[in-house]
Amino acid sequence: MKERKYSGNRSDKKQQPQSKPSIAKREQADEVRSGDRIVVTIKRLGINGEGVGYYRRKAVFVEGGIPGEVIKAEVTRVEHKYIAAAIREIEKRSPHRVDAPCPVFGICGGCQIQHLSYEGQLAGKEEIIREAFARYAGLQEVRLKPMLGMDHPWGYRNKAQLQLGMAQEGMIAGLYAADSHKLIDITGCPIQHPKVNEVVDKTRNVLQRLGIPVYKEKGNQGLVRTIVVRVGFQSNQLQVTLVTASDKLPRREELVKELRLAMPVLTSIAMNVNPKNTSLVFGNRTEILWGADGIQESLGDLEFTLSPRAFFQLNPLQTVKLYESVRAAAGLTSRETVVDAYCGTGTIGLWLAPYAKEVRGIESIPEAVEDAKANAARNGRNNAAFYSGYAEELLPRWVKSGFAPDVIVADPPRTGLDPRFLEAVLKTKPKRFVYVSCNPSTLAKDCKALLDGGYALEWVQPVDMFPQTAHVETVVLMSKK
Ligand SMILES: C[S@@+](CC[C@H](N)C(=O)[O-])C[C@H]1O[C@@H](n2cnc3c(N)ncnc32)[C@H](O)[C@@H]1O
Repeated sequence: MKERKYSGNRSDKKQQPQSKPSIAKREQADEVRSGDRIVVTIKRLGINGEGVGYYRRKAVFVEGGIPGEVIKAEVTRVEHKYIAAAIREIEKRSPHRVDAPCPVFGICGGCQIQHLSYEGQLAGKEEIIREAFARYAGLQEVRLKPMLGMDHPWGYRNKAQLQLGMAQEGMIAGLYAADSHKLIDITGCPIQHPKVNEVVDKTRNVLQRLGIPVYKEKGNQGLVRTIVVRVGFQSNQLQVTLVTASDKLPRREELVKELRLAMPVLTSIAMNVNPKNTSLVFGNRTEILWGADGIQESLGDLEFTLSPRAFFQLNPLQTVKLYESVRAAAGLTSRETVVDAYCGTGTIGLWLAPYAKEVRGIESIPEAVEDAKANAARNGRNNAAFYSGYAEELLPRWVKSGFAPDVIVADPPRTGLDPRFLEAVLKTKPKRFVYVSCNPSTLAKDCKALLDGGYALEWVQPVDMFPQTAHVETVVLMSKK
């Protein structure tokens, strides 16, 4: 098995190498090289959850390092702008260092900061945001509200999407280790809803018992690639979807019968056929093998039917807090016209619609737009319309034809806002601009463009959507000066 990364589970002493380290008293020496030992004080968390310190003014990234710790580290890579180093001994240990509860923490790549107390995680993420605004927007001070965390930061994910593979112990369902093609069994994942874990486990057992083959990329053999399980937090409904390489599913009736017998709680059993070798999990064709087309889920008073491929936020409890922050930022009085840019299946727009005169959503994936329209109809949000297209093309076109929204909400992917979109925003100048971001760096850069364009930054509200991971989600309110 691949060597575990430093997880906080092991004693620091065990980390010490046998031979005496050449702790670099190289302050005077010219250069740091791979293999050197250096002492680093960790100042903050980096965007991938690593500890960041400095050695002779150069940033040092130490995986597993925690702010406040003093670490003897071995240099593993030296780049022009940074040094990567691995923990060899912790000289001063943070009181926030805890034992990571997951046995595959540091191997599976899903969580990056389980070795940090939850309090430490929230503080570390807030610091990432402060640092981004200072660095990319030139703001040394921002009105950063305390991060909205979870009371119980475990078992929050409503969906598992696990690759199937064969190992010595039999069939396993898991994730590939970071930067590797080794499949790590993650049955019992502590950030997954317990029912999702149970369904993954039992589905895998049934497949194994019936001898239904796992797909192997090599030689293009076998059948089942991925198990996808989703739970409705409010409805308790459960759906299992088998993603297969072909539609020739052997022992189909027996399989359905066995799955239902093993899990009477199931609401829906589906098969999605993906014959292509792509990084996309789902293929185009989905067949319901038994039960309902989708599961029911709700957010506040909004109700949704989630078909196997439909996008839905992964942490429903925190999504409500996120959307309420967006609503607070939008400051609606039912007279406003609102744009929900990068709207996905329209959930933010639908959340705001009862408080606005009109909502227009823009989304580049046509199926998501269809889902948004269906969600609007189902929930009687008659003042919300959704448009398929690129935000950087549609908004400029609308603005050119005289459309002037009062509020624009944007929730772009990690890459941030397209300059053409920003230009259209600055042309139409809505009273409020609400930015929902999953990447503090692009967020701060885009906010800088808005600051330069005549906006003031009112406040920043982080929401912890993915505890135990380095993911940082933020809502920012900018208002026209
Ligand atoms: C972070 S998600 C937003 C999800 C949604 N607001 C929600 O809360 O569920 C970003 C969305 O932007 C869409 N997208 C990516 N590039 C886009 C573009 N240039 N124009 C419009 N939508 C885009 C993606 O398909 C994705 O649905």
